[in-house]
Amino acid sequence: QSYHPEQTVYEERHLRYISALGKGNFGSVELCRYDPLGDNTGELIAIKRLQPNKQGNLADFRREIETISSLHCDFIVKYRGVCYSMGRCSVSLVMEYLPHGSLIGYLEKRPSHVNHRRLLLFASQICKGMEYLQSMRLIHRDLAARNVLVASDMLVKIADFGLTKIIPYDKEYYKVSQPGESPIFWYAPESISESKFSHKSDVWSFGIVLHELFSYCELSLNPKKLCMQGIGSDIQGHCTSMHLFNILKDSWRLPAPPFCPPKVYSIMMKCWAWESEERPAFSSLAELVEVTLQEDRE
Ligand SMILES: CCc1cc(O)ccc1-c1ccc2c(C(=O)Nc3ccc(C)nc3)n[nH]c2c1
Repeated sequence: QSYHPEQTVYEERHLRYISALGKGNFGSVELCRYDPLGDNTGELIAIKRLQPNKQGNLADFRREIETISSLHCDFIVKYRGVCYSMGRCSVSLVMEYLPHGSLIGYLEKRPSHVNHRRLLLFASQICKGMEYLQSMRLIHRDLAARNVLVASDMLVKIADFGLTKIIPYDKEYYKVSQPGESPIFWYAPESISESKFSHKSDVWSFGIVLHELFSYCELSLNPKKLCMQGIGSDIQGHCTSMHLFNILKDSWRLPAPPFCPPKVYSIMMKCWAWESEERPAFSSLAELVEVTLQEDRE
């Protein structure tokens, strides 16, 4: 452990590029070794480069960095610092490197010991991380298994706060102007139809993550595929979000994953209540999951 574990400024010249990580949802994230001694003993870090040309991004990026540097929770990926590369007059975000990657890759490989108890442990850790975000008046807006990283066989952490927004003090929700390319299959109905996001829309997304967990992130059971089946393939890709909103309004929900305990499916269904007020808060969700975990022990 280096003398400055919470080092906040990394010098570009000591960064050794190793490989590209999590293309897509994390923007362009690289695995690097920060090796000031030049003897390969430096720490591994995950670094997210900002596309220097898009100016608007710079403000958003600075806000992302500001938000993340204020988060201190065992179930949220740790901020390490920033790296200014003068040559490219751009700033990069440095985060702790989690060696097992996202839940998707980890569960697909399904180490044999990942049983329902372990899935419930991960679910309760995600709940606690989200409870912490809520206490900071933050909504994640992109909670999905692809954005949950595995630190060890016993610990997962919430990642990618690129879309995270701070709820204004006088409001219970955040309305985005440009929905952009949105992961609608993880969205609550009010997020699909009105781009309204709140802690309760994060709760809906948590229900989807619980479904992904108990589906072991199998591609054939992924939310997008199951929703498209629910909608029916006769729409030729016209306005998928409207069709998704309508079947949800008609009480269609993702089917229970194979071998999913009824108690776990009932927790998912609570997260998928049409009215956001009827969805449980993350604090009570954490208890619900703990109770189910205890019962699983008996
Ligand atoms: C810096 C981008 C970012 C921004 C933010 O706001 C929050 C978290 C992250 C982030 C994103 C990805 C990772 C990773 C990883 O992707 N690890 C891995 C390990 C192994 C494999 C196969 N794949 C992958 N580790 N720490 C990470 C932090």
